[in-house]
Amino acid sequence: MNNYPIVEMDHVSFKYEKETVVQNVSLTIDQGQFLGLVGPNGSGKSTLIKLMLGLEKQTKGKIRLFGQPIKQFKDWKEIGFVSQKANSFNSGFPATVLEVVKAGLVSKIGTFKFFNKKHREKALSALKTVGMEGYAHSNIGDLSGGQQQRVFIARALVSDPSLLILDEPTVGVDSKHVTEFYNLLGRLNKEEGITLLMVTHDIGTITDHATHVICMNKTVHFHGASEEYDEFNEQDLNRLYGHTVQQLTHNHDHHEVYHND
Ligand SMILES: Nc1ncnc2c1ncn2[C@@H]1O[C@H](COP(=O)(O)OP(=O)(O)OP(=O)(O)O)[C@@H](O)[C@H]1O
Repeated sequence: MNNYPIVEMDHVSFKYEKETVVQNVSLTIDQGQFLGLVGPNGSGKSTLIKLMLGLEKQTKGKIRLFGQPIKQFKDWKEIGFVSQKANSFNSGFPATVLEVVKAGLVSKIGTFKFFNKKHREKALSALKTVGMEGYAHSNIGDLSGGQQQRVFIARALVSDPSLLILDEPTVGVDSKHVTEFYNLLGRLNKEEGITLLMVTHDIGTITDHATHVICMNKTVHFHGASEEYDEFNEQDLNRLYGHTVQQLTHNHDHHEVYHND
């Protein structure tokens, strides 16, 4: 792709009917970044992503993707998306892991074209990238939440996107496997050069993984490097989250404690 920023938002606002849920957001996502998008429940994170994906149209402001106004942007295979509800296949769902991953190629080859050997290899290679090649012929519903999540990432990777957007990808991942999961994302970012934007509620650990953090509550309250976010003090977070957030640091592990008072 070109050297333009991947996403540029310029004074973007959005309302569902009457209520403004995204207000005057200006931000830039540059190639190679791993961004964590944090904010309280209902603060507009998913809506901001829908705006970037062209699934909702901003009521004010401008959005550019890879340097092009979003209205003219056509190269959607450059953007992979793993949604919040991705890992919800029940056991018995009649699809193999390989079939689920190949479905990610539909935007590339068109709905009514057939998959060929090259597509199969591409899907297997994406499964290898996420460490799931041994499960290609397993039934998707028989996998754990964390394994399914890896498969959904593989599905988003088959079209070789430059940007991968993940909406709360650690939901449903067993806590024992969360670190492993973050390591996978780190590898995609550093070794595969994929820019990552990840919505998370994990405000304590995000800076261990992300290079940059965006903290929003309708509008952007912080956007900067992870090191700066660590200095974004407790009072700022309390103000944003509307309740007390204590960040406790034990060695390198951070834990959040919420008091609803
Ligand atoms: N389709 C919709 N129609 C009307 N209001 C909506 C719709 N989707 C979301 N909202 C409202 O917009 C606001 C922002 O929602 P959004 O899902 O973007 O927040 P979020 O930060 O992603 O929340 P969470 O962390 O809980 O997932 C909320 O008040 C929500 O109730």
